[in-house]
Order: sequence, then structure tokens, then C-alpha cells
Amino acid sequence: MRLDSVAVIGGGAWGTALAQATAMAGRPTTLVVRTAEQADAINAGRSNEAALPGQKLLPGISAAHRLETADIVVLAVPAQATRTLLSGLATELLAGRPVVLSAKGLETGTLARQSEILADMSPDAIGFVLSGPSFAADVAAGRPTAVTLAGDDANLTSDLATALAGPSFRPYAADDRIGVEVAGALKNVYALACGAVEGAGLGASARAALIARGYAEMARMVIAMGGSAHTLTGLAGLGDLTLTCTSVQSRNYQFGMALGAGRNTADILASGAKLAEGVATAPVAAALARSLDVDAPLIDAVDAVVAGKADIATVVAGLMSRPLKREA
Ligand SMILES: NC(=O)C1=CN([C@@H]2O[C@H](COP(=O)(O)OP(=O)(O)OC[C@H]3O[C@@H](n4cnc5c(N)ncnc54)[C@H](O)[C@@H]3O)[C@@H](O)[C@H]2O)C=CC1
Ligand SMILES: O=C(CO)COP(=O)(O)O
Repeated sequence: MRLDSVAVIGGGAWGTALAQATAMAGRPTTLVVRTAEQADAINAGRSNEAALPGQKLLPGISAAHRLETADIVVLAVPAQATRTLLSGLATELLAGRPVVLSAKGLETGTLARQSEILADMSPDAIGFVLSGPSFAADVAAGRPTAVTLAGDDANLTSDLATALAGPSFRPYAADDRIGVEVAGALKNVYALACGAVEGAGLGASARAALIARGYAEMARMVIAMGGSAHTLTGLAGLGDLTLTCTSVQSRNYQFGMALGAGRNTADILASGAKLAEGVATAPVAAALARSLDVDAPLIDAVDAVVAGKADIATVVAGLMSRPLKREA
């Protein structure tokens, strides 16, 4: 299969960074944004100031406001926008082509993973999932980054990883799309929790405990959803959980810090907070855990705080007074 040209749909921080990465990989890249004005401004200024201020774009990138044919299509819009985006695309532009899903979230209402949305909307596309510890600013600036790229066909996944790899962007091929997607979505929920721990001044020990117990809870969710717990030892699991749960650079962590400081979700959103995917994913993850009969006290706690049903002190007291149990 020809894997030369790339179209990245989504002109935010991540779409712009991924376009930069594929251009560094030597692929002619189109960055598909929402309006002709945006595309013109990016092409004229050679940067996407609204998304990644100050970052010069490589010559291999051109911006457009419509998807034209490309060998590889990368979707980089928020998880809740993927279905709407796909509903507006001509199916023949995706049929038989690798479509790389890079959003990290579960869909409100349907509880769907990104792969499930793609299968619904473009059943003839070949879905891949890209996830791992990778801040847009790092990827765009060419700082060393490693991610997981999961797909069903091992040979095609390896070929695609090779096509996307550049001097500073290293995709590892894998086959567990479910595990990668669930890990990518849930780490944002735990990042909210870790940010809240920091915002509430509960200490680094509490945050480390949360990461470890979050990892155990994430494993229960992945297994219940049909993925492999082994996936969590990799970049999309441990890698991204570590990054997002310990870095104030993470938007989910920042949102959690604001919750921990006592602000409520509506107030944080109204003050123009950046995209924090965990806010939409927390109630979906809680509903999934209930439907799968998975014990998920941390997801439930984040869901309760995000929804304004409980304050941090109450959920922490509840978590600390759960019956003692064996760690395994
Ligand atoms: N920013 C980062 O460091 C990383 C982000 N991601 C994931 O990438 C996804 C997107 O995040 P960001 O780009 O950072 O968010 P962002 O808020 O910077 O940008 C989102 C972009 O999507 C566009 N968009 C929204 N709905 C759309 C639609 N229906 N059609 C076309 N475009 C639409 C918006 O106009 C905006 O340009 C999220 O799921 C995030 O978790 C993954 C790895 C790293
Ligand atoms: O997914 C990310 C890094 O891997 C980005 O995290 P935030 O969306 O929390 O900024």
C-alpha cells in the first residue's frame, strides 16, 4: 500500500504537532483546518499561531480547509468531535486507507472508543490508534518522543510506523487497539485526580499512590473491555499516565489543580480553560465501569467531583475509609 502523503485533520495543538512530525518524517503533509481564512493565515505566516504560538512550520506542510485525497489520514480533533467530523467527510476519501485516530477520550452517550466511532461512520477505513506520552509542544519542536501505534494488521502497522517515524518521533507498533484507547482516555481522568491532589495540597505521596492505584484500576477496565493488561506496561499506559499525572504542562492536570483549589467545573470552563478531555470522559468511564461491573473507585471519585456532586475532602475521606484489601 502506498504510504507517502499525509492529511492531518484538526488544526489545534495536536493536529499541528502531528503535521510537523509527519513533515519531519519526509511525508508531504496537508494540515486540514476548519476555514479557508485559517488555512490562508497558516500558509502565509508558516505557523499556526492560535494552536502553537511561535512554532515555525516545516516547508513540507501546507494548510487547506478541505480534505483532498491522501495516502494516510490522521484525525486530531477532540474525542467528542470525531463523529461530527466523520459525518462531514466523503467516505471514499477514507475507504481502504489507514486512518490514524489520535484523540484520547470516550464518547458521551454512546460510551464508544474512537475506533468504534470510525467503524460506525466509515466502516471501510482501516483504523489505527496513536497514543503515548507526547505533548504537542515537544513533538512540534522536534524533542524526542515515543508513542504506541496500534492496528489489527501487524505488517501494515509496522509499515505505517515506519512511514510516520522521524528523527525525533518514534512510533512502536502494537496490536491492542482497545488497550491503547482505554489507556489514553483514562489517563486523562487520573490526571484530573492528580492535579486535584496538587491543587488541594495533599502531597506528593498521595499523588504517587493515586498513580499506582489508577494503574491497577485501568488494568481492570482494559481487561473487562477486551484489551490486554500488558499494553499498560508500554508508552500508551505507563508512559502517558506518568507524563500526564505529574506535569503541570498537562491541561487535564491544570484543570484538576483548579478543582483541587475549590473551583467548580462550570466556573473553570467559563473562564476559558483549555481542552481537558478527562472532563467529558470521566462520566463515560464511570458508566462503563458500572456496566462492566468493574470496581473503579478513582473514576467514580473524579466523576463525582467533576459533576459537582462531592467535594475533594469528601471523596478523599471515602477512598481512605474503603475496606482494607490485598494489593493484587
Ligand atoms: N495537545 C496535546 O499535547 C495532545 C493532544 N492529544 C489529543 O488530541 C485531541 C485534540 O487535542 P488538541 O489538538 O490538543 O486540542 P485543541 O483544543 O488545541 O484543538 C482542537 C481543534 O479541533 C478543532 N475541531 C473541533 N471540532 C472540530 C470539527 N468538528 N471539525 C474540525 N475540527 C474541529 C478545533 O477547531 C481545534 O482547532 C484530544 O483528544 C487530545 O487529548 C493527544 C496527544 C497530545
Ligand atoms: O495527552 C497528552 C500528552 O500525552 C496531553 O495531555 P493534556 O491533554 O492533559 O495536555
